[in-house]
Amino acid sequence: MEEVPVIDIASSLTGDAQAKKRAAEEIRRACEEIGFFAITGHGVQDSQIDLVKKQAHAFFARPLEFKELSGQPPEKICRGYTRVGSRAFAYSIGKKTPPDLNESYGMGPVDSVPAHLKGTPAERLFFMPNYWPKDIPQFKTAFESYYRSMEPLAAHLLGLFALALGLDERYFDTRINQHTSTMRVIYYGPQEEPPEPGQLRGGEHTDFGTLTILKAENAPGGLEVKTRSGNWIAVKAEPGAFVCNIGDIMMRWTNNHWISNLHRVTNPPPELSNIGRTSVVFFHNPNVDAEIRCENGFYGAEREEQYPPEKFGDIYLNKQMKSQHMTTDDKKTGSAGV
Ligand SMILES: O=C(O)CCC(=O)C(=O)O
Ligand SMILES: [Fe+2]
Repeated sequence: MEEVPVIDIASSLTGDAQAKKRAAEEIRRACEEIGFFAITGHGVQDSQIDLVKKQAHAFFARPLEFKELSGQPPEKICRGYTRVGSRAFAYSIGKKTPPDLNESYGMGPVDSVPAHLKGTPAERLFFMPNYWPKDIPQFKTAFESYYRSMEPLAAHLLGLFALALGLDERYFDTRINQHTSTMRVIYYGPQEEPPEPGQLRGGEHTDFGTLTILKAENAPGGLEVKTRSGNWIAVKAEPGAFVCNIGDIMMRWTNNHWISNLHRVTNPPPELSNIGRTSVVFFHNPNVDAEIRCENGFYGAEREEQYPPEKFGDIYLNKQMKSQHMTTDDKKTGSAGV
């Protein structure tokens, strides 16, 4: 597959069983071959998207001192403001690059911590209260309401994933009903100086979770995905679409039959370096104690298990420890797609 397929999910959202089956089949092909697909007919209003972007732009235009008042916590998880120069996505795949040219603002679950996780390390890592900039209540409202609009969309797509895998449509429900998803608005600003060698807006990486739902602008210096034949191709989405890609957890859940694919955000050409780009990214993650194991019946039987069954929270902790270890400069972090 040398392009990202566009899938209209409108009729699958009406509950029609045949339509769900058709959409699931298209998703299965995309996830097996390229790990990316775009969706239209998803029902999320443009006004919702515009609102979050407007708040984010106004925030990013503020002085750095103001932005850093809600700076990222020491755990380097997806909360608060991350300034330009403090992340390099490619670190997460063991590649040392100059820092990525973007700034962002992240948040985690809006729902409070499930009772059984209270007082455990998982509470801090997955359910740390969100950070909000001072005196801009509209910012919090816009972010939370966008996050809320992604929750049912992600659950619907996971239902289609289950069908695509030959499972009961509700298979994932109990594994995502206390999900730990995060969201980030990323601003790739104009580039006043040429990037350093090897420096990108966003270095190559795979996302970590189950599913990423991305609202990106088709601006110069955009998203690219690496196809199985080794080509980097531009991921273009028509204005109303979301780009979706699966993350490492879904790849693991399918015993590597679905691909969590490498992607990156390139620099604009020098003559267009004054044009910024904004992305709103929802990273869907399952429950802390969801066991990630490839069930017999979908792909499990025909290929030896590539991973031992393990809980999502433990996999995440392990990955976090490794990426911290790899980080030579404590201002940089490799955690991508979270
Ligand atoms: O901005 C984009 O288009 C992609 C961002 C991305 O890949 C990520 O945040 O994981
Ligand atoms: Fe990503």
